[in-house]
Amino acid sequence: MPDNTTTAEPVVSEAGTDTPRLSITDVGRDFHTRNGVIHAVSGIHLEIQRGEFVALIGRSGCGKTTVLRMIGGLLPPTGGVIEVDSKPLWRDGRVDSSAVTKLGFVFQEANLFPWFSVIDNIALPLKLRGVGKRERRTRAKELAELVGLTGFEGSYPRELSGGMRQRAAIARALSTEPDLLLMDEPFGALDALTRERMNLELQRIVLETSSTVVFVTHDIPEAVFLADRVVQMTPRPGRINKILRVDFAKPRDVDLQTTPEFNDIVRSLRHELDEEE
Ligand SMILES: Nc1ncnc2c1ncn2[C@@H]1O[C@H](COP(=O)(O)OP(=O)(O)OP(=O)(O)O)[C@@H](O)[C@H]1O
Repeated sequence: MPDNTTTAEPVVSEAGTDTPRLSITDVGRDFHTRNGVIHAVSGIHLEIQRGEFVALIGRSGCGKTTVLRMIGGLLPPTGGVIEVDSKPLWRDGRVDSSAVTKLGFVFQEANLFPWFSVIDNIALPLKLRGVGKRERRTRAKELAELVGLTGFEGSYPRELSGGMRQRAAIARALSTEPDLLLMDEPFGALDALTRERMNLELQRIVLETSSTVVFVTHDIPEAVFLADRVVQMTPRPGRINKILRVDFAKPRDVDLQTTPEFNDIVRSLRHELDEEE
């Protein structure tokens, strides 16, 4: 079992002098509500390297989505600095739009446009950027193939299964070749078997595209299966409690999940979460 568990200290770049893809320094977020101020997250330090897959886990309400939304340019932090490729993402509460174009988002619901076909949904971000029709269709077809939707390019979202819709959403997020793929419980609404298949698909896609991923999940085995590092958060306010490196070679096979080494890691993370109660 990996032993390089760390506490919530700033994480030193693993690659030494490499510029981290994402750097989060002392980031916090408060919400002012009718019942007072909620310190949703506080003192978050995290560096993520190119090609790294980081999973965020923790109890409901510990601030996972808040962190992801701040990284994704959807919610300004109330303190601290977030940098994408060494450039501040936020300045005076405003997001740097050039940095946001490097980000790709996948949510729990695929959020496809029902009146667009699969290919048009995948190509939409390219259309919004003014990419010509021929080029964006060629790229969208390649992405449909990458996510295993060849033959369904002309289908509409209502004609797809939940897993297929999520694959289309992943393809759409990849269409702009994001530097950072941000995924918020992307498989949370899927049944266990489909989820397992999607984990394998995602692993393959991420390896093929060398994507850097921040992945929020409630599912500890899913986090351990996919991630290079699992970041465990605790609530009130949301903080990073522990960062665990997962050293299993990639690509990982589903059988890994039956090994004692895998289950030791899952158990130790589960134990940490139980201790919070
Ligand atoms: N817009 C908002 N206004 C007020 N409070 C908010 C807002 N967004 C989040 N919060 C609060 O911030 C805290 C963290 O919420 P967040 O959604 O980030 O947690 P989470 O870990 O993603 O939860 P879950 O796993 O249930 O999705 C919670 O206490 C939540 O109530």
